[in-house]
Amino acid sequence: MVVEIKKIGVIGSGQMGSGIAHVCAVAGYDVALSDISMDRIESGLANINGNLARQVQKGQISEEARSQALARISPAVDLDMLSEADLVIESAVENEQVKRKIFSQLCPLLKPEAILATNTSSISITRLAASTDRPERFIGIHFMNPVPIMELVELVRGIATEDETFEASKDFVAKIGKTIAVAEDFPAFMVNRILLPMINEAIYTLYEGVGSVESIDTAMKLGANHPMGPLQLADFIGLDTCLSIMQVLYEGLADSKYRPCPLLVKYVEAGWLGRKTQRGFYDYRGDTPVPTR
Ligand SMILES: CC(=O)CC(=O)SCCNC(=O)CCNC(=O)[C@H](O)C(C)(C)COP(=O)(O)OP(=O)(O)OC[C@H]1O[C@@H](n2cnc3c(N)ncnc32)[C@H](O)[C@@H]1OP(=O)(O)O
Ligand SMILES: NC(=O)C1=CN([C@@H]2O[C@H](COP(=O)(O)OP(=O)(O)OC[C@H]3O[C@@H](n4cnc5c(N)ncnc54)[C@H](OP(=O)(O)O)[C@@H]3O)[C@@H](O)[C@H]2O)C=CC1
Repeated sequence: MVVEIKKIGVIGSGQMGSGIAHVCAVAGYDVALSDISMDRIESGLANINGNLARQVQKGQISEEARSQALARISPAVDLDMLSEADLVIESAVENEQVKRKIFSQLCPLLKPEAILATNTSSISITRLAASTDRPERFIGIHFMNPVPIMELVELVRGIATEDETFEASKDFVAKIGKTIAVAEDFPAFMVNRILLPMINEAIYTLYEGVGSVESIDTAMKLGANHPMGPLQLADFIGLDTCLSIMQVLYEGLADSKYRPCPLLVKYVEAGWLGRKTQRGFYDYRGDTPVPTR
């Protein structure tokens, strides 16, 4: 049965979930935005409002489009408020047990034909799908950070994902103005399979004293024309997410080259997760970011 996607549910109103809700609402979809508490949802809505205002300021959208987009996003404090969704995109923390628990609570509430997608950075789509009542209608729709700016979406089929699900997801991604790259369902897919080992290597470069936080980021910004240095980017992504991705690569591909740098582990153990906790490789609590090492 081909699903016509009109209503979207987004689970997780963090940096990615709020970005996904943002682009869906601007594209004209009604969005139910869910998280574990209302204040989490409200901070996600505030993030969306700020980014929409930025787009108005840059002349990318009109003030009317901004207010219409905001009006299309409704807070969903209970998962049953997602029951009318045609597509639900899970974007909670990069932890397989958390994702599985969400799916077990959510699936009984969904329409039989609804598509369930995950924005996971790295975890097996096939394995996550097998934990749901709808492996045929389960797919990886992997956005890039920040969602309103980055054009790419990786589409990842699990072994059981049906063609109708893939086609409906492709149409949806086109409707929100993004470009797809299709990845096979192997650890961390394509972007993160390539990018995260580079970020991990930058952390090893710091850990081994080859460079400082600032010299490493300057080297890659000016030497390789990266828009952000790798350590700045790690803080932007979230050091917990970076560590989770490296652990998935290390366990999934069984190659020591993917072992997470001990310094990354230390930062996550300290709760220094980057921008989202105001401190990672840089301290963001002042006017300008200051290296923490
Ligand atoms: C981990 C995964 O699973 C997958 C991933 O996402 S991997 C990571 C992929 N993302 C990247 O590699 C990001 C690399 N960085 C960049 O592209 C750029 O630094 C950037 C687009 C984030 C910021 O652009 P910039 O020109 O360097 O800085 P800046 O001038 O502050 O921002 C430019 C515009 O981007 C937008 N922007 C910046 N940060 C943003 C954010 N956090 N959210 C939304 N929009 C943002 C704004 O529209 C901003 O416009 P303003 O000038 O009006 O502020
Ligand atoms: N960060 C990035 O650059 C990218 C991340 N991703 C993927 O997107 C997903 C989200 O990442 P990101 O937005 O960075 O993470 P964040 O930590 O910013 O947001 C995760 C959100 O999920 C919430 N959450 C935790 N448990 C639950 C639950 N049981 N039900 C609903 N919400 C829950 C968190 O609440 P609380 O904080 O209270 O735990 C938080 O609000 C991950 O799978 C990540 O791998 C994909 C592309 C890029």
